[in-house]
Amino acid sequence: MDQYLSRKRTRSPPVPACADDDSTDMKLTRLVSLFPDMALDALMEILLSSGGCVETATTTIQAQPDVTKKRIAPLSAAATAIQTSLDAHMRQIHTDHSDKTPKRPLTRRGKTLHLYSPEDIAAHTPCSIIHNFLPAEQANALLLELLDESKHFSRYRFQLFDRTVQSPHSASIYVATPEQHRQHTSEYTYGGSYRSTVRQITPHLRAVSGAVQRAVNAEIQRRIRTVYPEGQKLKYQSPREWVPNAAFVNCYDGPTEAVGFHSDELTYLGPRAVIGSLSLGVEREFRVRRIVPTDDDGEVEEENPQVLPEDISEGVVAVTPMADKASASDSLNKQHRPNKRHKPSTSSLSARADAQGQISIHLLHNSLLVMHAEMQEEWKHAIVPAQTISPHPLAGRRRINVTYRWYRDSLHPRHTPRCLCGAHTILRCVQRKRETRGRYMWMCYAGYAPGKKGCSFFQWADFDDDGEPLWERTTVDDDDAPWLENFADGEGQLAHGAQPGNEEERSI
Ligand SMILES: O=C(O)CCC(=O)C(=O)O
Ligand SMILES: [Fe+2]
Repeated sequence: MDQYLSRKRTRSPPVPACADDDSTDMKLTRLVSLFPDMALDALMEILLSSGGCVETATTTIQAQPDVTKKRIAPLSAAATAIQTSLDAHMRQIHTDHSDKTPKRPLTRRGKTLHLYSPEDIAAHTPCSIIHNFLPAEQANALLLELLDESKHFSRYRFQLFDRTVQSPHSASIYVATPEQHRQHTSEYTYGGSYRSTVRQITPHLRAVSGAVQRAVNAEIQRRIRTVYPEGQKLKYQSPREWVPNAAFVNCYDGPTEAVGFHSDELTYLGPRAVIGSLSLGVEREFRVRRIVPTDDDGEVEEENPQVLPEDISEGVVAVTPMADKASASDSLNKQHRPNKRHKPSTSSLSARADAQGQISIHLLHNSLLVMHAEMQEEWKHAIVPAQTISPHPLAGRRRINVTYRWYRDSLHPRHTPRCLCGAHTILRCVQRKRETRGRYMWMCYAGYAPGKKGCSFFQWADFDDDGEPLWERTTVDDDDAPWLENFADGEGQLAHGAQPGNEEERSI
């Protein structure tokens, strides 16, 4: 905690003190996370006498020679949406991946538990967080660079039943070289489409990637040591060093821009992917919720990895063409059912969505969130629309997010299966259906591209314990084509400012 406070004091961006319009609950929650041993009513009193300013209240408390050490009063029913340090719970409740199963869930149906301290986040979610990650000047320089870049970003378009919809925020993919740019617009597909908004890595993005790489690898090792059973990496998790070679940069302009609940596409990341996610600008809420298994016949998902506000994405489901006893060798699976999508009632989805409640992590400017290896298979995440935001001095209403990713060479699109339409398939994990939960599959996703119909292609995907695909390596013509390059290596060949243009989104 001391470390958190002192780093925060020295490195925070120049946010005008007391200028935020957070609710009192939120301010109180921040104070509780900073001073977990103080009584709630004492904190409230100090907050009020500090004119509602968290910074002033913090200084006042720190100046007290002997902080009152009363037990925290139980939160009132009206305050169920706030929850801070969980030290008291942690004596009774253990994390998922230990041999000790939680005795009772921390979250409850329909409730959102707000976590602030890195310790609580690591203990109760599949993520870890580092606040004040970069030196303040470097974070600000990256933010300014990406705000400028964001004028080139686009909104993804995809098919939702009979409508073509757009993601409610804009984004671009960043890669290291012109050759990778070519590949990313003509070989890699995302949610059934080629992406046209692919850009060359910028100087600050590249400069920061080394620090991200070191921090993410350290967090992975810490997670393995402290959380995973017997201190071993998870099955299918790569034992190799995590090396970022692609990044998605997202821009959320204003409180209503968002990303609906989703899991990230695993196609090029492989099983048990780890993602380093850097937040800049306006603070927003990142929600996570555990995927609840079902005995339903189909694998029902609020599925589309594209980005939708919650109210829409909750309605997106795919019934995947699951074949109960299919094996990886069923390359054209004879047992699959037609690839159909249907729209379930909103009430059934929200009931399921909230079966275990949600956890909210507040992503402050200059925080690095690591989504660990259990995240994409077992949890869903979202950036929820905000009622209000506190403007950031450099970014105004905008939030920039960079997700650094490690694309595996072995999952380059030249190797991944093609479907009956000739399109690249996507890799997904069965998340809900109890019997096959945790199994991976390749499937056609072309039906999500506007104006295209998908086919019913489905094939189980098998991996070795380190997450490398188990398939017969076929000779391919372009085997000598360059692989994705680590961001931290080399300078690329395209001068910054000479970005390829943004063509219209192309679909397959
Ligand atoms: O903006 C964020 O923090 C999350 C973005 C995200 O989930 C994604 O790009 O897949
Ligand atoms: Fe995501």
